[in-house]
Order: sequence, then C-alpha cells, then structure tokens
Amino acid sequence: MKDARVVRALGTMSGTSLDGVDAAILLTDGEAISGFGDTAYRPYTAKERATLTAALGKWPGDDGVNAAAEVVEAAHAEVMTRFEGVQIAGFHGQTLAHDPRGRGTHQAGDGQVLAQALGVPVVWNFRSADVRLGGQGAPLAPFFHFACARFIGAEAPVAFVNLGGVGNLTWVDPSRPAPEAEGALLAFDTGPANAPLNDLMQARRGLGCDRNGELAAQGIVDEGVIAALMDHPFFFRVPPKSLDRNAFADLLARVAHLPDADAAATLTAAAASAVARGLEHCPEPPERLLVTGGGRLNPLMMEMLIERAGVTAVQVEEVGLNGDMLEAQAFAFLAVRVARGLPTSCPGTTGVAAAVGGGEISRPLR
Ligand SMILES: Nc1ncnc2c1ncn2[C@@H]1O[C@H](COP(=O)(O)OP(=O)(O)OP(=O)(O)O)[C@@H](O)[C@H]1O
Ligand SMILES: CC(=O)N[C@H]1[C@@H]2OC[C@@H](O2)[C@@H](O)[C@@H]1O[C@H](C)C(=O)O
Repeated sequence: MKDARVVRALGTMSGTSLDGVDAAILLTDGEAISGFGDTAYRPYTAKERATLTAALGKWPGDDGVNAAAEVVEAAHAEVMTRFEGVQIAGFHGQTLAHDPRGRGTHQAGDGQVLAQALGVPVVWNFRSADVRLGGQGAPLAPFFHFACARFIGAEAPVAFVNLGGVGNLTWVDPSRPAPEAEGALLAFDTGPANAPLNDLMQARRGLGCDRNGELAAQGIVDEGVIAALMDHPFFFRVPPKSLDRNAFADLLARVAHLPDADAAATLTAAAASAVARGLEHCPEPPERLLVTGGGRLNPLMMEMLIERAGVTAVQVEEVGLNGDMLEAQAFAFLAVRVARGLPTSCPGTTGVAAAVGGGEISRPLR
C-alpha cells in the first residue's frame, strides 16, 4: 500500500559560492527516501551575483539586504515554478551572515513570497530556532544524510563530506533507530574548502575556480602553511561547530608569497587537511567518505583527501546519489519533517541542547 504520508516535496539551496539556485524533487515522508525526482539549476546572472556579494556579512535592516532578498526571491520563484505536482517546498534562502554565538544567522529571502508564487506551503527560516536555542544553526543536511545512509543500504558508519565553499562532514551510524538518537550523527563544518581557492583564482587569474585542479596540479604544497593553518583554534574545537564563509579569509594572505600554482596546490591541500583533521573528531573511522559538493569534481582535491584522510573517498554518484543536488534534496526532506513536527537538528549535529524542529511554514494567502 502506498504510504499516505509520502509527499512530493521540492527543495532548494543557494550555496555559499553564490553560483545559483539548485532545486530538486524528493518523494519522502520526512523519515525515509521513497524516490528522487526532477532537478533544475538556475544560475545567478553577474549582476545578481554582484548584488548578493555586496550584501554578504549584512543583517536584516542593513543597506543592500532588501535588494539581495529580491534577487533571491525572484530567482527561486523562477526555478521553483518550473516543477509540477509539488505538494510542499523547502526554501533555504541565501546565507548572508552567520554568527550563531553573536548576532544569529541570516538567510535572505522571504518564504511567504514563494508560497504566493507557488500556491503551496513553503517551509523556510530553517536555522534560526536552533540558534536561538543555543545550537550552531548548521549544518542541517545531516538528518537527510542519515536517510541517505539507510537508502544506500549502509550498515557500518559512513561519512558524507561536502566540499562546497566551506567543507562539512556528517558521520552517520545507520544502525541507530533515528537521526536524533544518541550516537546516530556527528556533524560539523571542517574548515575552508573551495572558497579560498576560488578567491585566489579570482585575484590572480580572473577565473571563478581552479577547474579540475589544473593549476594546483602544477604546483607544490607548502606544508609549512598547512601546519600553521592546522594550529588555528577552530581545528581543536570539539564538534559540533560551524563557520562563516569568510572565517578563513586570512588564508589568502598566508599564501601571498607563493607562486600561483603553489598557492593553488596549498589551498587545495588545506581543504583536504581540514577534512582529515575533522575525521579525528569522529567516534570511529567511517568505512568510507561519500563526497558531495563541487570539490568532488576536482580530481586533485579528491586525491589529496584520500592521501591526507587515509580512507577511501568516492563521489556520492558511486552510491546512486546526486552530488549536485543533495543539499536541495535535504531541504525538501527537512520541509516535510517540519510539516510533521519532527526534529531537524540535535546535539550531535548543531550542538543544540536537545533535538529541535526549526523552520517556519508560510501558506499561500488567498
Ligand atoms: N570541475 C571542477 N573543478 C574544480 N572545482 C570545481 C569543479 N566544479 C565545481 N568546483 C568547485 O566547487 C564549487 C561549487 O561547489 P558547491 O556548488 O558545492 O558550493 P556551494 O553549494 O555554493 O557551497 P556550500 O556547500 O558551501 O554552500 C565551485 O565554486 C568550485 O570551486
Ligand atoms: C550557515 C550556512 O548557510 N551554512 C552552510 C554553508 O554551506 C556548507 C556549510 O556552510 C553548512 O554549514 C551549511 O549548509 C549546509 C547545506 C547544511 O546546513 O548542511
């Protein structure tokens, strides 16, 4: 019999690299994955990206934030209305600032605007409740990673590693009864991933990224820079812990003395070493790393990850998942959980005191 609680949910993510909006359909009851559906990607135009970049680090009420929110809402409305038969949507928005122990967390874009555009309930503002209750507000994909681990039939602990602008890691023990169960999940940001490398490529070569690790492959890693980076207090902090995109902005200065290729190689190694260090915080070594996010497409970053972490790493595609859309699918999953009153974070994922359901539901007004 078809489970009446399984819905066709649409999720979206606009990541820290400000490239565009990912959108994906997930069939789920908020506990298990029943199937994957269509996906779409809507890049930001250069003008839109400039508006978003100008608002980075800003808080509601600051100059430029309304303009950024309008860009986010318009781009999402455009891509989200392409899908048919959507019953509920999860809208992450664009993180402009994240300071969980200070001013909070700020995702631009209003879910009510999208509820109007789509004509279905939209769940949004996923991170604020967790932060208010003392959590990091991030990462939130781990509850979905738990469902993914079950979906792929993993029996031993595995780790999902997302190599986006920032890196993050979710250690999952799929034998536990639920994601919020004691010992089921440990998740945290590992450190810088592509953001500093992209910034370097922009500054030195006028390029958006080191495509396929081509420049870095010609360079030599400065292990002194890596060792000094690994002395940063962030790497000693016991997880859960999360990072602002610009938290390691000084990394560029640390490679300023190096030729382009060596600087790129060093920043690529930094992403890998940060994940390797993160693994030391895990309760036991994972069977393997399932890598998602754009960094999985950089063969040198993958090679360095395997070498520095000392464990096999594969792209999530090897286990039948979609590494470009996992985060969008995660927010579809989380939307259904919020609608059902199920938790979306717990002590092991954000450091919040007890399992908590975040998110606000906006329904279309007639
Ligand atoms: N073929 C490739 N070669 C090298 N790097 C790549 C390649 N494809 C993508 N990337 C890197 O991945 C980045 C995009 O990753 P992703 O889409 O996972 O980021 P994001 O979702 O915006 O970040 P976050 O997960 O931190 O929010 C690009 O900016 C680039 O640095
Ligand atoms: C505050 C914020 O938007 N954080 C993002 C960012 O991008 C990667 C990493 O930093 C992660 O903590 C998070 O996103 C993913 C989707 C998450 O919440 O799981």
